[in-house]
Amino acid sequence: MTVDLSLYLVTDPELCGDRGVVETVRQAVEGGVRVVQVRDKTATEAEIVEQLIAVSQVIDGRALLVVNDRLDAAVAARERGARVHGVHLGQGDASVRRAREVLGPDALIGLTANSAAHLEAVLALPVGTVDYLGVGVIRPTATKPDHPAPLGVDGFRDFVARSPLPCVAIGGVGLDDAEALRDAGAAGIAVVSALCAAEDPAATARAFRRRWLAGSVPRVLSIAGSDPSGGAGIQADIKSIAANGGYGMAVPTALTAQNTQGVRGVHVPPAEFLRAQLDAVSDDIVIDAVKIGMLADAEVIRTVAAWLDRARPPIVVLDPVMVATSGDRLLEPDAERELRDLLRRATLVTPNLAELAVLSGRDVGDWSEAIAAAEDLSTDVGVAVLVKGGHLAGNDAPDALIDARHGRRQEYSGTRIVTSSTHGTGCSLSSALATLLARGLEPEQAVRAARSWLRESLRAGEALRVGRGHGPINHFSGLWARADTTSGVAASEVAASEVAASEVAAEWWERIADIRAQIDELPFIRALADGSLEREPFLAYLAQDALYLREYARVLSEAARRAPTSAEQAFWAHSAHGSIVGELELHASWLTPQQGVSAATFAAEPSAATTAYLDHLRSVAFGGDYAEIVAAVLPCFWLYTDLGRRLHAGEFGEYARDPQHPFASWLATYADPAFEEATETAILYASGAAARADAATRARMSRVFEVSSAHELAFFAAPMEFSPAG
Ligand SMILES: Nc1ncnc2c1ncn2[C@@H]1O[C@H](COP(=O)(O)OP(=O)(O)O)[C@@H](O)[C@H]1O
Ligand SMILES: Cc1ncc(COP(=O)(O)O)c(N)n1
Ligand SMILES: [Mg+2]
Repeated sequence: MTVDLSLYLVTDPELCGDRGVVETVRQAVEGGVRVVQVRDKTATEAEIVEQLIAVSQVIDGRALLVVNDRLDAAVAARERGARVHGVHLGQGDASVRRAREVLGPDALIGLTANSAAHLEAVLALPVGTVDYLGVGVIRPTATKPDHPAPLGVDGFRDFVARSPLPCVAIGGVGLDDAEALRDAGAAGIAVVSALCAAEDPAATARAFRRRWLAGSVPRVLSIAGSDPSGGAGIQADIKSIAANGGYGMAVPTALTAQNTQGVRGVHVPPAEFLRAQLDAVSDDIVIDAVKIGMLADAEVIRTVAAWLDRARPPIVVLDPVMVATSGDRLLEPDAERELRDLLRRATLVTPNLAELAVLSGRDVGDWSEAIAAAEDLSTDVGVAVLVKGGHLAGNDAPDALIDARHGRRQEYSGTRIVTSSTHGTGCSLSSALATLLARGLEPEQAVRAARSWLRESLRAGEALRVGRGHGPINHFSGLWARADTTSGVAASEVAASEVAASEVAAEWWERIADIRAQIDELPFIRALADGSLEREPFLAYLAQDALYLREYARVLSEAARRAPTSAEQAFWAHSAHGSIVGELELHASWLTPQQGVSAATFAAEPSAATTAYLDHLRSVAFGGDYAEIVAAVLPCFWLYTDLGRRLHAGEFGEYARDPQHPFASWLATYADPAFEEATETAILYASGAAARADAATRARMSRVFEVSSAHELAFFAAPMEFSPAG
């Protein structure tokens, strides 16, 4: 088995504080730590043994466990059933030869080394005695008071170049060192204080993984059925993984004879051969994430479960496929119980409504019942659940991410896309998620990014003209559209782009999390929602909005003028038109004497906030390129849609959705599906431009996006800070 040393946690009881070592390990492993070293220089042997047993339980096979120094404790803990994989020894500690003898050939044995003399000693050992070297310290650190002179990244690189064994960088390693150390040849980074003292070790571990993987391609394995028509199963998975920036691999569990109209037959190869395929991959390749789809029968499930326990992939997205879109069964009914047992080995489970009903044993008639059933399932099994609303009746296709362990629930709303090309949507979504999670995205971000990509692919499915039934989605529509015609951007250039558009969008949205939170708290928004907003500040706000929209339209026209493709040109020109219509609409229905608009409001000059915002947009339009302009205009789309949707969903109180609300008709415009659609397209074009851009342009885009968002905040804040005499 190849050992994944990429992210290595060394525990420190003091730094873990009240949370304790065991809980810290649990969270860090959830975030993607691959090796845990229990290190406690002062505990007694009996205490260490107890700690190893407890830590082994929370790791539950998802990471490797080694102990610092205490070979005897490792042996004693093993005797009591703990899964202790090995030891990490210092130069002065008990001999590594003895450790190998005692723990056996499969144990993981590490040795601290940082000098030429240490390297000599390693070279003198029989091959197979030591598996890796812990090399450091990299920077001065307080967690090892007697540490040698720091190597720095350069010293580390020199050491790696001469080392016959994989080297894990240790000692004072922070988030900002991850990429440099990887480039210097590290097999992994060992982290002590940055994880032990972290407020949220899972999120911090994901951040480390994100940095570690930056610029590299995650290796993602699909274990699923084959669909020869290419729309579902492993074929869809490989395309989805590639479209989302991963290297795809596939082990088929079953062959189906299927097309867009239905499944004609299923052939399940011997389980023994399934095992051989799985082992062939994991014996050679470090796997960053696994997606599991069709499992056919109970024996397949048992074989995959046993392999998961051996290979311990850090991320497992399980799509509990039972019935195809066409209605054909893809799992023997008697295997449903076994499938339920497999769930607890997953990071994320993605049932559709019917599958959720079977797995939770509850009726799932409508969306609220689906959410309740998903809460149940997540509590029961202890994993995150993404419940998918693709099969709901009506105009919406929502999904919800529920993690009962953390009390998290995130709903994603979206209008249903009218298309018959829905074959393989579930397969595609789950493998996109596995890939994005492997890139280190937070689960909420990964779902947002995967959905945005899926919706784009759904829209473009029918144009592929594949089959006469439920056709496939177009996994690469975004990529191909951006490689399009007049832009002169070659497809190969696009393919070489280091970031996925969906990831850029998720990152930008995260970047302004603070601004969004502040907007939500503004007295203006609160008063608008609960109906207590006075007419005068509201109308003063609309007067500013009208002034803004007129100029905003000009900036959108500039985006249209510079657009690289005709589709983009048409979109921005259409948006400019929409902006002018919006302005005229405000004058026709709100900014009228009948509405009680005062002379002062009517004749309003741009306020300081409006002027500042417009100056910013105009300066980007004047001096920036297409990419920057579209990043600058985006917050106005995105923040309004988001706010409108949440107001409409009752997140700010029920009154905001009441038709009796004094500003109901105005509130309705922002929850308008057409506006939501436009926002999705704007996000797509802006993030697409970012994905094609070089790193410097991308950084400028991200900056102007943030600045525009800050201006949005000031624009919303202005009416309550300064109400003009009326
Ligand atoms: N017509 C549609 N428009 C928009 N999103 C859809 C549509 N159909 C399915 N989806 C989305 O596709 C994903 C797969 O959902 P679903 O169809 O419920 O699962 P499955 O394919 O496993 O049966 C979900 O994110 C769902 O919201
Ligand atoms: C081999 C195979 N696996 C899975 C599905 C489910 O497809 P969907 O993603 O539409 O639920 C399928 N039709 N065929
Ligand atoms: Mg499905």
